Amino acid sequence: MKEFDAIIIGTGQAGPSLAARLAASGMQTAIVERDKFGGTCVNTGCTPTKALVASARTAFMARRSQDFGVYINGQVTVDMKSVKARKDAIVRQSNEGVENWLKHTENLTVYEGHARFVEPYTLQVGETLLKSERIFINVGGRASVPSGFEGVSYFTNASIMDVDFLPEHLVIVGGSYIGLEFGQMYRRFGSEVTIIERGDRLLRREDPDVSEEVQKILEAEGIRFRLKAACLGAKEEEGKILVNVDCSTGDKEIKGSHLLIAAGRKPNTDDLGLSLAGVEVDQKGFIKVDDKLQTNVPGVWALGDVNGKGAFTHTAYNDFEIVAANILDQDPRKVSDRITCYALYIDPALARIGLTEAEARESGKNVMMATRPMQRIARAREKGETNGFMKILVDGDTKKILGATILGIEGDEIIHSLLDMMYADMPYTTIQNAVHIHPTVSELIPTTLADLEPL
Ligand SMILES: Cc1cc2nc3c(=O)[nH]c(=O)nc-3n(C[C@H](O)[C@H](O)[C@H](O)COP(=O)(O)OP(=O)(O)OC[C@H]3O[C@@H](n4cnc5c(N)ncnc54)[C@H](O)[C@@H]3O)c2cc1C
Ligand SMILES: NC(=O)c1ccc[n+]([C@@H]2O[C@H](COP(=O)([O-])OP(=O)(O)OC[C@H]3O[C@@H](n4cnc5c(N)ncnc54)[C@H](O)[C@@H]3O)[C@@H](O)[C@H]2O)c1
Repeated sequence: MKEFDAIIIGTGQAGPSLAARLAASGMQTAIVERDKFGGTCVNTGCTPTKALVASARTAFMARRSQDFGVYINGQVTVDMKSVKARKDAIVRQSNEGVENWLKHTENLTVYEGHARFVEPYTLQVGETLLKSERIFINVGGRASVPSGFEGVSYFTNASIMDVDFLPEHLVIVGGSYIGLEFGQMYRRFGSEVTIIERGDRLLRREDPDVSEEVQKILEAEGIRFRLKAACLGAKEEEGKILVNVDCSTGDKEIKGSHLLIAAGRKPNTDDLGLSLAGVEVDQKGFIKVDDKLQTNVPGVWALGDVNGKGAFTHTAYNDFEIVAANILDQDPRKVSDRITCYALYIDPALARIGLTEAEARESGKNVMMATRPMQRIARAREKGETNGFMKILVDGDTKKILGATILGIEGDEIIHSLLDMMYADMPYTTIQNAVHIHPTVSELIPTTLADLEPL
């Protein structure tokens, strides 16, 4: 039995930074990882997908070069082995960076293996028992695969990372974040792509106008969608995948060369022995936490995707900041201070902060809204990137910004000017009166705000 002042399970987006802070404060700390250092974001999530998205965009822009008066002699081809090698090199930097950092931090012991509670405050990793009065769970999640796919080969976001060839026809189950990013990427690499979504529109958490515009952009690139089509399962026949869908219109069978399942994620809590520790989970397996990320068991916290309070790298990292602030800095930071923000990395990016239009309508507030198509933004026209629109929602009484969507070129960067206004708790008139640089997309935010009208 080894005793520590603190133990962290998982080296995702919260664990390593927390381990380093606790160790620096003089606590004897242990961190346990069963797989790759850096977790989902570094190895099978954000980092590799955004590296692949960059390759896909380069191919797309090369094919569009004539729009800009640039002629490439010969065909534009994509070498998937080189694409993968570039992605792997970027991932390796981060993965090795996390491993080296943790293994060379004073007061920190790294265990490689699967951690499981055997009783409250005691974990087993291989043959070793680890005990502590402070345990931080940062175990993340994994792809959830519906039943019906047994006996058929398919990719998830993790296994598709090994692909170094071009699938002839990639069929994707799930028309949301993961499905759309991979769908556009593979289409741009040169695959045929069909996306099957059981809902009646893509991205069900977004406003309908956003779903519609995203679908339009992706269809223009040749992606086929099957909406209102629940995928029931698949089988393999003569080297092809036959996907069986429940739908009222269209074929009930879709034939492809490869299958990607992007049908949601589930928390890694089923193999953690949580019941032996008395830690409560909700119906979906997410660990229940309070506003400071404490579980129902004193001295046990849950951070990152596993607590169901966020599903992004920045929310997991913010969880680290909240726990560290409360434990080490006597600073009462809390989850409810966080403003929703994220981006979907199709091209152009879909960036979102605060309330959607639908949520704003339901809020009962005196909501005002302004929209502007990217076509009416000079910088977007100059760049030849006029897909999408922006939409800003404000509270007509307090003049505070309630939410915004930017589906457009560099939207993921530009939206931070509005997000920071929200954090500063300033009225929209502050940004409306600000002078922005010309020519940028951001300079049209004050102009757009001048068009605010009641919902
Ligand atoms: C394809 C894809 C693309 C994404 N793109 C983005 C993006 O662009 N931007 C964004 O913000 N977010 C993105 N995300 C989400 C982001 O990756 C996650 O929100 C983030 O990684 C969550 O971090 P975490 O710390 O909660 O857990 P994870 O990063 O999942 O880390 C958990 C770690 O715990 C380890 N572990 C689990 N159980 C045990 C155990 N019992 N013992 C020991 N170790 C254990 C795992 O091996 C893993 O290393 C993406 C996700 C996917 C799947
Ligand atoms: N850019 C980013 O930040 C980013 C990128 C990718 C993933 N992520 C994270 O990963 C999480 C999971 O993403 P996701 O896209 O896998 O999940 P999701 O839960 O957002 O969407 C799953 C989709 O699959 C559909 N679906 C499920 N079963 C189906 C079936 N049998 N047939 C047809 N459709 C089916 C659902 O209707 C839904 O639209 C996100 O919540 C996000 O936090 C983030």
